Amino acid sequence: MMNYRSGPPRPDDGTPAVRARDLTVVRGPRTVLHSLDFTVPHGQVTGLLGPSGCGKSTLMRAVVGTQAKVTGTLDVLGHPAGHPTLRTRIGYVTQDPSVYDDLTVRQNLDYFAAILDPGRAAAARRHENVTRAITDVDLTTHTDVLAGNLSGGQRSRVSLAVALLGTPELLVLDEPTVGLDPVLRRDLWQLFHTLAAERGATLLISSHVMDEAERCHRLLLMRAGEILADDTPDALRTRTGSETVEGAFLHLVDAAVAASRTKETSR
Ligand SMILES: Nc1ncnc2c1ncn2[C@@H]1O[C@H](COP(=O)(O)OP(=O)(O)OP(=O)(O)O)[C@@H](O)[C@H]1O
Repeated sequence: MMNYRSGPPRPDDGTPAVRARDLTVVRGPRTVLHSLDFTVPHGQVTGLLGPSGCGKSTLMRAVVGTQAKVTGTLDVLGHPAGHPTLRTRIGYVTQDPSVYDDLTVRQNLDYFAAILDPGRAAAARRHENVTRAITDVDLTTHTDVLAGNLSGGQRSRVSLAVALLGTPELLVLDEPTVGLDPVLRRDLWQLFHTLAAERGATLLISSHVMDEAERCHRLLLMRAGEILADDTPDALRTRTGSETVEGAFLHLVDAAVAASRTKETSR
């Protein structure tokens, strides 16, 4: 079992980085998030776990402010989600890497760095930030390789490096380890914990791989547009009498199914 220390003391007053109350999202004809209440604490790694289609990406899009038809209250770093001042404070990596195939790794990062921090006076700082981001994601040996010639996992790491450029306070990462080999997955999880512990970043990371849950400080377990649990891995295992988070998740799913059956039969 891994035990991670959470980040350094934060200047905040205990207000969570993200606070959702009655968060509801409608996509097309369907309500895909059903009146969710949850928080994401500062300076920690929070995992958003659940099966494919349960609403993880939709929830993340709501947090970063790119999702339409969101109702309820959703506060992010002290502002309503989508507030313009949040743009430079949040790093968001989608499931599809957003990189230019005809540019090298460094050129991709130089391009995004110039948008974030423009002007000739910032050139040295940009260079430093780009080099740091490339090192963070372990792509120093591929700096001059065209993104189009990288593997899927390497391209996702370029996307992650772009998100790290502005040293964001909140990183929202949608399945960042999908398709990566075990060594890279381990290294990336170490990076996530370093970002939380040493830079005080808050990370919200989705995954449908339950063993990744064990690597998080806190977990939001989702199923069918609902939050089944918002707790630490230890508390979840203890509460459900399970040895693994996967066992705890299955226990909670069974309990939720049984509760909805009881509700239906008593109607
Ligand atoms: N444009 C749309 N219209 C209607 N329903 C949609 C639309 N887009 C997504 N959905 C539905 O919303 C639900 C949540 O989708 P979402 O992409 O958030 O799930 P997810 O948990 O991130 O899945 P995955 O792990 O496969 O990426 C899914 O059941 C999906 O079918």
